[in-house]
Amino acid sequence: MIEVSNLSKTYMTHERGHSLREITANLIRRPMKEVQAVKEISFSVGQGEMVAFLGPNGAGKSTTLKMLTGVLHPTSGEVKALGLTPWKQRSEYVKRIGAVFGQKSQLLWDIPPVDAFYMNKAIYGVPDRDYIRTLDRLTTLLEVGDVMRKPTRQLSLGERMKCEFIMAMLHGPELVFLDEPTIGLDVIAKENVRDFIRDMNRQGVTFILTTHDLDDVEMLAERVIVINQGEIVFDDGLNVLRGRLGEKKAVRVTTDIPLPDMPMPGVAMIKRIHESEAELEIDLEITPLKGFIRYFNETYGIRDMSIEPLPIEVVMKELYIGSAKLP
Ligand SMILES: Nc1ncnc2c1ncn2[C@@H]1O[C@H](COP(=O)(O)OP(=O)(O)OP(=O)(O)O)[C@@H](O)[C@H]1O
Repeated sequence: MIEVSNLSKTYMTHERGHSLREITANLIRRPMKEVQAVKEISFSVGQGEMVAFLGPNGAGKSTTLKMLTGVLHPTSGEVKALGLTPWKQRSEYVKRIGAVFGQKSQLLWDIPPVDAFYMNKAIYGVPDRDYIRTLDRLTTLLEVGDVMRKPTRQLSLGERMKCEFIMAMLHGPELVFLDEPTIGLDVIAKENVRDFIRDMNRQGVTFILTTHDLDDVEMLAERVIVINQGEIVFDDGLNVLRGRLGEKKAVRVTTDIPLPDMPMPGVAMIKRIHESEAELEIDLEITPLKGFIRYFNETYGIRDMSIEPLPIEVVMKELYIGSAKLP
């Protein structure tokens, strides 16, 4: 379905000076600087797979997705997706793929989504029966029957995201790229969108997903590709990744007395919010939850507490600092 070989992208940008002398010199001659955003990455994705493509800010995710969707030419390397080279056979390719990019709207600002849907129907030549059936199903599932008749500019982020999703799916794509697909959605809509993605996936649609929402990853993806500084540092099952990191939880706690920076063994401070409120990371192999709660209550007095899976950023951070003991 997707075959990526030695794919690289180097951007050329103008170097910016910091000191007054550099800035003045740059007015006359601005030196160019190379940014190696993606460095010789290779991977393949089979038909019907659901892959999470993760990494920190600036890792090269968007650059890779742009090359996979065909909007950006690589500096070197190859991509074959659906038997096509995305940036060379773009018009043929876009008919068969779908994309939801949280930051970039496919809807038109002053026009109700339903009109944009109809426009897409015409562009992609979707038969009336298929169009009505899919639209019906999606609007019911995502509860946007009324919403899609208002101008896009009047919609909330969540309402707009639901419509973006419908827009991307109406022409029955075989391969779908999702960038933060559940951002801004309420709990029920998130579940509905995830159900729909799973359902489409069961029907054979392949998904590549980037997200910072660990629940998206856990509930949708079986395989995770992690990119860091333009290189793939992990490509395996999510359970393998979690297994390598050990059992950890994120805890937000408010206590009666101030918390020290190192409150107890096996517990690390992720973020201090106030002197007696913090986000912590517990290594359950060192400190079981029961022991943590007992010690914290006796020592600091627990006023409020929430326990969550480790945020994806923390999992990723651990991966980069080497504690994940990667091969
Ligand atoms: N048009 C551009 N010109 C120059 N450099 C760029 C350009 N686009 C991206 N970069 C640089 O390439 C690197 C990879 O950026 P990219 O947007 O692919 O990262 P990302 O993983 O998507 O990050 P984020 O999670 O912040 O969106 C970064 O160092 C970025 O500054």
